[in-house]
Amino acid sequence: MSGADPEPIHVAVGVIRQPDGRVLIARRAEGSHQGGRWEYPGGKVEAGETIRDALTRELHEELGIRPLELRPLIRVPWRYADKSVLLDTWEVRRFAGTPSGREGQPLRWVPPPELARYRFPAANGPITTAAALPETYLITPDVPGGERHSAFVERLRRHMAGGAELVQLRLPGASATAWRRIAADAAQVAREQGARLLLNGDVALARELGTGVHLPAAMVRALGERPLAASSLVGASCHDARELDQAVALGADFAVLGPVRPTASHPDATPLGDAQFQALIADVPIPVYALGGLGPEDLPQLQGYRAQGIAAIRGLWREA
Ligand SMILES: Nc1nc2c([nH]c(=O)n2[C@@H]2O[C@H](COP(=O)(O)OP(=O)(O)OP(=O)(O)O)[C@@H](O)[C@H]2O)c(=O)[nH]1
Ligand SMILES: [Mg+2]
Repeated sequence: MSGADPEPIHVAVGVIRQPDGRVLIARRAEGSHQGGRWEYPGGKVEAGETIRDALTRELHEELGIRPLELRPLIRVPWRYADKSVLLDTWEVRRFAGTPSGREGQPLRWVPPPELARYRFPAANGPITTAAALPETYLITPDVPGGERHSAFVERLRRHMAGGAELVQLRLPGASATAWRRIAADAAQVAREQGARLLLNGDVALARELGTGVHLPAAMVRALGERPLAASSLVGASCHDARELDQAVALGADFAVLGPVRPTASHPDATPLGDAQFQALIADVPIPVYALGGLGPEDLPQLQGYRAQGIAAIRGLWREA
């Protein structure tokens, strides 16, 4: 017997969204593989089909809808005891028709933060994370010299009230005292606004305040294992394939890869360029944000490469 794995079964999977952000899930028939669990609709790619063809056919067969706008979201390889699958997952942002369970399967439209409450097959973790994370990741600039901390926190509140759902607090110029104070205030504001806050590089304070943590690449290497429970977000900064592997091995929820393009804040760093960014993330089984010289206008292009979205300081932070 050869020890080599058989070719994985290629599966086209759809994260189907309403304009309000809710995501469609269906319950797998009892008796099928992973029966009784919830799934994102889709099915096996047949010989000669592209993923788009397969997803279009499956969504018609299972739900009676036709996808109109698709983008690649994440590819998750997984080995079950009885088979290996590759879940090639696409986000469906627009579709024609009204979904109905044409095979008798129950359907539900679920707000993204509630997806984690449902029991999915073991392979689905990264899909659920990708479905629940926003497409922008705001990284704060340092507090400008002379600005009061309260004014900075107020600006942060306005960003969160204006839709910044995922924010990394990064203040390389702050004293230890200022860092603690601002982090505590920012955590409070994030709770009030329903945003998720990650503290750059400070696991102990993240535990104390109940926030997430964003790990610089050197910390990912040094830690070796996930520092927070599954209920708190762990992000990881990466610059190359090795660091992406380390972030995945650590169990990070998502990675940030860059710099993709030249950026004023790191003028000495050599940008990866779009083609290399795309190649590097092609088989990374966690969501990856693109960082470096990017703003909201770049989102469609980067998402076409399978990025979760963009991370930025200047591109997303407004001084006014
Ligand atoms: N559609 C779908 N399949 C998933 C998910 N997660 C997951 O592990 N799978 C696995 O992917 C494999 C193929 O999916 P499927 O059973 O939907 O295939 P299909 O629609 O072509 O069904 P069929 O075999 O009855 O024709 C199954 O082994 C299933 O357990 C998911 O979220 N959605
Ligand atoms: Mg199916």
